[in-house]
Parts: sequence; C-alpha cells; structure tokens
Amino acid sequence: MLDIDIKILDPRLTDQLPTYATPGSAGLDLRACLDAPLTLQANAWQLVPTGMAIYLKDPGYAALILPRSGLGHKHGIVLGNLVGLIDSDYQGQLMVSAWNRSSTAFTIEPMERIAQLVVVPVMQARFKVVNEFPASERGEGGYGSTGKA
Ligand SMILES: O=c1ccn([C@H]2C[C@H](O)[C@@H](COP(=O)(O)OP(=O)(O)OP(=O)(O)O)O2)c(=O)[nH]1
Ligand SMILES: [Mg+2]
Repeated sequence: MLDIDIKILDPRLTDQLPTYATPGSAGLDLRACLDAPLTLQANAWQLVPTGMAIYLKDPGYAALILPRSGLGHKHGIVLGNLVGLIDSDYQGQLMVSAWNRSSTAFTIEPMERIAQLVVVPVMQARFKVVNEFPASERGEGGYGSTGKA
C-alpha cells in the first residue's frame, strides 16, 4: 500500500474520500464535484472537477483516470481524452473530461461517481542513440507479421 498526499478542495468530500470498494479493487472512484446537475447532450463533453488534488511526488508513479465500465457501456459516459494521465509532479485539482459519446443526453448528478483513478508504477527511460539493435525474433516485422491464427 502506497501513502499519497491528498488535498480536499471540496468540503463535501471530507466524508466521501475515494476508497477501494473491495479489498481487490484496482481503482478508486472519483466524484463529480458539481454544484448542480450537469446535462451532457449527445456527443458533448465537459471538464468536471473532482474536488481533490493528489501529489504523487515520486517519478516512479503515475495515476490514470479511466472510465467506469457501467457508465461507459450503459450510458456512453467515457473520457474526452480517452485516458487521463496524472504526472507525479502535478498538484492541481484532478479533472475529469466527461464525454457523452452516446446519442442520448445524460445528466451527471452532483457527487456522482463518474470515473476511476488507478495508481501505477512508471519507469522513466533514458534514450541511448545506437546505429543497430541486436537481432530479435520479430525484427522490424510490424502489424500482422506473425500471421493470422
Ligand atoms: O484527465 C486528466 C488528465 C490530466 N490532468 C492533469 C494532470 C496532468 O499531470 C496534467 C497534464 O496532463 P497532460 O500532460 O496529459 O496534458 P497536456 O495537454 O500535455 O498538458 P501539459 O502541457 O500541462 O503537460 O493535467 C487531469 O487532471 N485530468
Ligand atoms: Mg503533458
């Protein structure tokens, strides 16, 4: 378990901090800190505040904002940026780009759980320029080069 600093920017979150719903959950649900219901028309998107900021601090971690499966599949509420990437040095409010990719309007209620946050390990890479790579089984073979079945 990793300790992460969190700032509560919306007092309504004080007793509704993100928690893992079950011991095996990978994601923490993020809430829509809205003052009033927000209706997203078909194919509309809007930035929704989550009322909280986290500071991962260690460049060996990042966080991903992902859609909630139920909202995405049943109502078409996914993310305008498909996946949100939270840098380890970001200290601002976590924002969710809520996109209604369906053909029907959908209303997000204040404090509704609209997306989820997953903390992941990250490896920063240093690039070393070379003229040749050592041979590998795939080589430069691209899409489909391993055959169909
Ligand atoms: O769904 C998201 C995606 C990003 N962020 C915040 C955290 C992230 O660290 C910062 C910048 O995101 P990103 O690097 O993906 O956006 P950019 O367009 O490259 O902006 P920048 O020039 O600030 O890096 O915005 C969010 O709050 N929600
Ligand atoms: Mg960036």
